[in-house]
This record gives sequence, structure tokens and C-alpha cells, in this order.
Amino acid sequence: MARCWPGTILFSSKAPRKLVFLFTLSLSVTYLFYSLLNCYSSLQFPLQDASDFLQPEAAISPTDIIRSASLKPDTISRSFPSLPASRNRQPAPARTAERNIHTSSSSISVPQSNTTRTNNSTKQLSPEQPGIGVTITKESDLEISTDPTTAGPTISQLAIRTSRNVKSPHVPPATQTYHHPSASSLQSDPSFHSDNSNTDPLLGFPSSPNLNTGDSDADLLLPPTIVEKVDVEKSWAQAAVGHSVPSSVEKSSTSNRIPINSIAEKSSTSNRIPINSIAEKFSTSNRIPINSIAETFSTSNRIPINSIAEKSSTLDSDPIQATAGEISTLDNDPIHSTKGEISTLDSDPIQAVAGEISTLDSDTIHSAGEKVSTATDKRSASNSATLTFLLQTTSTSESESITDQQNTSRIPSRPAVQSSAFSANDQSEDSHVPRSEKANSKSYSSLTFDRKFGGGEGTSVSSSSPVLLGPSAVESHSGYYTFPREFGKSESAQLPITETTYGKAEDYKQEDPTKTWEATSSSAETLGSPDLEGDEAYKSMRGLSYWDRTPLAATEMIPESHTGALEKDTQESSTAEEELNRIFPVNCTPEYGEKKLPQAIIIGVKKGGTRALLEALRAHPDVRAVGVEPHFFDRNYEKGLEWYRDLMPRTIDGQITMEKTPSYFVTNEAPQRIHSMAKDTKLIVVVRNPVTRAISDYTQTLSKKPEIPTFEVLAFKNRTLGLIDASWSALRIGIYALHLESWMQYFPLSQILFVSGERLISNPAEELAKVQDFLGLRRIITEKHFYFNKTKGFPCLKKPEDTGAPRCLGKSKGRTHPKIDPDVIQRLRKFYKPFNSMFYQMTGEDFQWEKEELES
Ligand SMILES: Nc1ncnc2c1ncn2[C@@H]1O[C@H](COP(=O)(O)OS(=O)(=O)O)[C@@H](OP(=O)(O)O)[C@H]1O
Repeated sequence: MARCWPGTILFSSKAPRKLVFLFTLSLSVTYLFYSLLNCYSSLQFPLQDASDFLQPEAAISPTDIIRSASLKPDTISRSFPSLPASRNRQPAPARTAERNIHTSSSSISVPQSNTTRTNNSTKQLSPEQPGIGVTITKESDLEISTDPTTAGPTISQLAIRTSRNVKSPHVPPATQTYHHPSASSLQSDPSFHSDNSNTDPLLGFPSSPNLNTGDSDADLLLPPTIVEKVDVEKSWAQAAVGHSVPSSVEKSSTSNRIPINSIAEKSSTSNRIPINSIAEKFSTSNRIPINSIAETFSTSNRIPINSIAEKSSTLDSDPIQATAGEISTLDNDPIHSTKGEISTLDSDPIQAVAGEISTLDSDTIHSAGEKVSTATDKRSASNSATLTFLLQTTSTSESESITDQQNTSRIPSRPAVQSSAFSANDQSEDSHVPRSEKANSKSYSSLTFDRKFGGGEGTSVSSSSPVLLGPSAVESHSGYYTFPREFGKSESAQLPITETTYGKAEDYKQEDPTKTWEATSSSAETLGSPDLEGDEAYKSMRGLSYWDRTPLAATEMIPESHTGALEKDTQESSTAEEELNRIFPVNCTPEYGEKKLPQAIIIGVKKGGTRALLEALRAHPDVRAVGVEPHFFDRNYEKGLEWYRDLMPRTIDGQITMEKTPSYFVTNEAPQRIHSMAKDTKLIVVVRNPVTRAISDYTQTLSKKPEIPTFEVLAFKNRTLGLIDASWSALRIGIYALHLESWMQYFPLSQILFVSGERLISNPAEELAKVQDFLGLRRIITEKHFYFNKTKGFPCLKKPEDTGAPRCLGKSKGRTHPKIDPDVIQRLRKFYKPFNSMFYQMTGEDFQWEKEELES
């Protein structure tokens, strides 16, 4: 051994002392060098661990992010409210298993309970207790800071943990499988074990439970304090675009690690993940129009987080109402709610002056008021009840005349839409192209559905179109989404998806402040404009309901205590109190029956034709429906089921109770809540071409706020680049597939009926037949009940025996739409096309909007 040591030779050879000194010195230097090297190596471990944490960003579902937070450009709030424990839910064994996705550095198991962890303690949350909210003030990069002394996991980490390792308390009974070509590497990655059952149809990623809805126990993972640097815009962009096939997957799909240097460069501590660097990578590789999407989604969610937590507001919620503390709302105008003292049954809009809003006419109450006159001020409870009767049955005001509506014929010229068969059969090969081959594609993506219902039998449809518009399509994502047609059936549809994303964050302008006016709640609605053809009869029979229906009990009027929370829905104009009393004496109907929670709900979509459907149904003797929109599952949930029940009309045996609130469809919490109420609730969604729906939505807002920017301006984030502002609620609501996915988490498709808004106009009897079948009703509403009113441009109801005057919806339905630039229409059609296709695929029904567009 001694010989091996060079020093022995040196000493034995009696080398000069100088040489010995130099040798010793070089040894010391060498030793020092190796020591330093070792030290450096050891420093790498924490970073590697961090990288393990980071890499699985691949598993973050953008929809989770969308639904988990609310962003504003200046004040971005993020909340993780918890949900009430799911009751009555069907056990879903396939989905209740913990999503056992391994993380090399940390494996977090989330108890399947309704808890959140704060300060190392676990507490039970009450049903609507907000979870931990983090307020984020956004600049370019965001500093989320609630307590700078404590560094907890980053948002990114939390999302990762959530998506990776969660016992989802609400797992869809359905099996949803997403096969993403580019995910093959993930699947080969031992750290990624998706159960294939919690996927997002839009995004194609295993989706973490919905943070916002409390479906997940993500709260458990949220530390009491967070010090974080987050590029929120970028992460939101991913969320918004809906496909965060992340760069990290590409870059380290097998190693499950983000290159160390990227982390080491950007982060000095292992505990603080360099979100920015990750975000950059995402944005670079995915080229998502980050700003635009982030902002757009934030636009639709312009609700302070605390409001959301408290009020369960949604994208369709009125921010001001949410803060007012007392939501009123025969009218949706947010201004009216600011005072928190809005009541709603005031029937005398004529007397409403600036500053005093009365509200039976949503179109007349736009003057922002200091206070709102109230039903309680003006009438007794019994009168109020009478008025409610009015709300539920008819309108009597002259101002309801539809003479101002006679310009255009609204009936579409298109032929009756075929029912749900797909006709195309050209399966696109494109959908099977691995993502890697698509990555460099500069072309627009295509979206292809390979529909294989019933064990491969069936048809398929494919389409090829730009997903987003603009000159800079740079990348596509593709994948498959498989879902069952119905619970308990093996048949499924497989949905290959390719999508295109655009641009970089910097390319997009900041949030347009002009959009803050947006109040997206469902419109105030009108019942009972007498049509011109029936005008004489109307005058002679004024006050009578033209809709054949069962009488209402006086006691089923909405209690005054409730009126402050109701959406004005039925009347756009009203009648003087005395007249109401004359027309509908308080004791005109006996009290009988029982108030029941609704067995069927029209949950959407706003401007789809929901009022027309409900009113037609109310002509059925076995249907009793509340005339106003209760907004229970989105805005008034904290009032409790008894409050809700009390709103309902009385029913006798054999009658079903219904309500309609179109904003439910886009309310994250609604599916779970309705499921909790009764898992067998039947749901009806009236859908309409999303482009037309958006214009209709805009038209309604414009009618109240003429000063808003043009549709063309609002529709784009950057028109030159062709960047659609998908976060504008008018546009976002139309991404039906996105919203439907939430409902499919709780309800089988067999429990959801999709009604074509177009066919409801072109062939109402046919749609009503479907609806009656779905509700288990006798087919009593038939073509004999409808006639087409040329002046109104819509079908109107009449008594089948022709004994009563016909009845059309009022002036808030069928407004003349403003003329929109055809190029913008075209762009929007292209934007929606893949989402529509996905929706057709999910529902198994082709609504033929594209065909209609071609014909128009
Ligand atoms: N029979 C009949 N009469 C009048 N209007 C009809 C009818 N059937 C469907 N429609 C379409 O309904 C659209 C309004 O939809 P909603 O009732 O769902 O609107 S709301 O969300 O409740 O405000 C409304 O949209 P606009 O035309 O844009 O006003 C109508 O197109």
C-alpha cells in the first residue's frame, strides 16, 4: 500500500524539501477541490426532489384550474372552497380508489373527507364554508403572500399533488378514459399511474378533482400560508386553453424530472419551486395565448374570491350581487344589487324613477338606483301572493305588447334538424398522429371524433378546422377521450382530440377594462306578451293566463322573505297593484297540494330558449313550475333546501315540480348540489348554436347597457391575431362540452335531456314530445298548442281548443340582434367547431349547427 502512495517515493528518494512542500500543497488543493465538488453534488438532491414535484405538472387539468379559482387582471383571487359532504351519491367503486400516482419525493394521501388542513390541524368544514382563499395581486408575476415567514408548497405543487394523489370524493360513476398519444411516455413512466377514470374530455388529462367545487380534498394540501411566485397568467392560459400537455412531459417524460439546471438556475432553495421558469417552459412549448386566456377567464370570473366562497357565485354570477349580501333579483342588473336591499316584486315600473328601481320590467330598470322599491312596501302579503301568481301565469301590461317586435321574422328557414345521427364517416388519420409529429406543425389543427358506441357499431364524425384563429398556430395536441353513453353500459365513445394553441403571453394585451361591466346572470325574462293576432282576445280577456295550466294556490306565492333572492324572470312589465288585485284576486285559487323540491330542472343554457320550454311545459296539467328563476344552486344555496322548497308551487299526486335557472349549467357547484338534493333529478339543457347564443347574450346586455363595446371588440383578445377572448362569458358559456363534463361527474347522460333551441323554434311540438317523454309525462302538449306568430317571429302557445288567446313570450325574447361583422361570425364558428363536435360526441346527438351555418 505504501508503495502506491507517491509520497512514499518522494520521501524515500530524499527529494528536496521544496519538492515535498509543493507536493503537499498540490495534495491540499486537490483535496479541497474534491470537497467542494462533493458539496456541490449533495446540493443537487433537493433540487432533484423538487423536480420530481415539478414534472407532474403534466397531470394538472386546466379545467381544474379554471374551476378552482377566479382571476382578475388586477386583483386575482383564488379560492378552494370545500363542498358539502356528498350525500346520496351512488358509490362509484372504480373511482373511489385513491389515485395512487407516485411521486418520487412525496406521496400525499388525501383523506376522503370534507376537511381542510390549516396550521397542521384538520377541521371539518360546514357545507358552504369557504376553504382557504388566497388573494393574488397580479402584476406580471404574482406574489401570493399571506405570510412571508412560511414557505409552503407552491400553487404548482399543490396542483400537482391534487392531480396526482387524491381520493376523489365525487368520482363519476362513468368511466372516462383518455388516451393521449403523447401520454404514452407518461404511461411508461412508473410515476404516472392514471386510473384513466378522472379525465377531462376537453383537455385530455387526468383531471384533478374540481377545486372550486370542493370535489377534491385539495384543501388538505393547501398550507396555511403560501409564499409563492406564480405566473398566473400563464397557468391560467393553460387552464383556459384547456390543454396543458406540458413541456415537462415532453422534456422528461421518461425520467420524470425537469432538467436540473433549469431549476437550479432559477431557484435558490429547494422549497420554492421556480414557478416562473416552469411557466415559461409551458408557455414556450405550448405556445398558449397566455395573457388572453388568462385574462379572459378572469373576466368571466370577476368575482372577488370571498364572494365566491360565500355566495358560490359563478362565472354567471353578478359580482355586485355577490357582495351585496342579499341577492335580489327580479332583475339581473348588477347595479341594482349593490345596495343589498333589493326587492323584487314591485309591479309598477312606471313609478320607478331614477334611484328607485322597480323590477318587473327588466328592460326598464337599468337606471342604477339608490334603492329599490319593494313589494313589501307596497302590498300586503296576500297582494304579494297575487302578484306572484301573476308572475307565474301571465302579464297584463300594455307595455307587453309586442308591436315593437314585428320587424323580423325569426323563424329559421333551415329544415328540421335531423336527430342524433352522425353522417360523416371520415375518420381523420390526423387524430392518430403522435403529438411529437404534430408539434412542429404550423397548420391549424383538426379535431376528429371516432365514435364507437355499442362495441364499435355506429358512425363516426370528423371535422377538420382551426380551433383557435390566428396566424400563429404552432402546436397541436391530440388524444382520445372515451366515455360511456350511459351508466352501466359498456358502450363508449372514443374521442381523439387535436387542438391548436397560439402565441405567447407577451403577445397579448392586458385585460380590457371595458369588459368589467359584464354581468352574466341569466336575463330577466318576460312572460306573456300578448301577440298581435290575439290582441283583441287579449284585451277582452285581459288578466287571464293564455297558457293552459293548473291554477296556482294563493299560498304558493313566493314569500316576501324570498323575493329578495329571486331572479326576475317572468315579467318585463307589470301592472298596477289594483289591477293585479282585480285580475287575480287573492283567493282565486284554493290551497291544496304539497310543496316539493323539483324533480326536474332546466339547468341551461342561458339564451337557449329555456323560458319558451318552461312555459310550454307549464301548459301541461301535470307540470307545476315556479315562474321565477330561483338561482338556488348558484346564488342562494346557503338559504337551505327548505327555503328552496318553499318557493315551489304546490303539487298534487301525479304532478311534477320544476324550475329553470339557466346559469346552473355553468355553475361549478351546481352538479354536486343538485345531486345532493336528489340524485335522480332530471336535468334539461336547452342548447343553441353557441355563436347565436353569444350574440343573443350580448344583445340582452346591450339592451340594458347601450354603452358597452361592440360585440366584435369584446369577442377578441386580439383581433389582428385572431385571438378569441374565450373568457368573455358570452363566449365561454357556449363551450358546452366544458360545462357538460362537470355534470357528467354526477349524472348519467340518461338523466340529462338536451333540447335543441333551434328546433324549439322550428318544431316546438316535436321537442316538447321529447321532453314529455323524458319527464314521464303524457304527451299532452302537441302541435295543437302552438302556432307561429309572424309578427313575433316565434311560435306562440294557444289553447288547443282555440278558446283562449294565444300567448307569446315577451319583448325580452326575440330581440333583434345587432348586425355582427360576418368575418367575426366566421371566426367564432371556427372557434366553436371542435367544441361543438366534442359536445355532439358527448351527448350522442348532432345538433347540426355547422350545417345550419353552411345554409345561412
Ligand atoms: N317561442 C319562443 N318565443 C320567444 N323566444 C323563443 C321562443 N323559442 C325559443 N326562443 C328563444 O329563446 C331565447 C331566449 O332564451 P332563454 O329564454 O333561455 O333566455 S334566458 O336565459 O332565460 O334569458 C330567445 O333568444 P333571442 O331571440 O336572442 O332573444 C329566442 O330565440
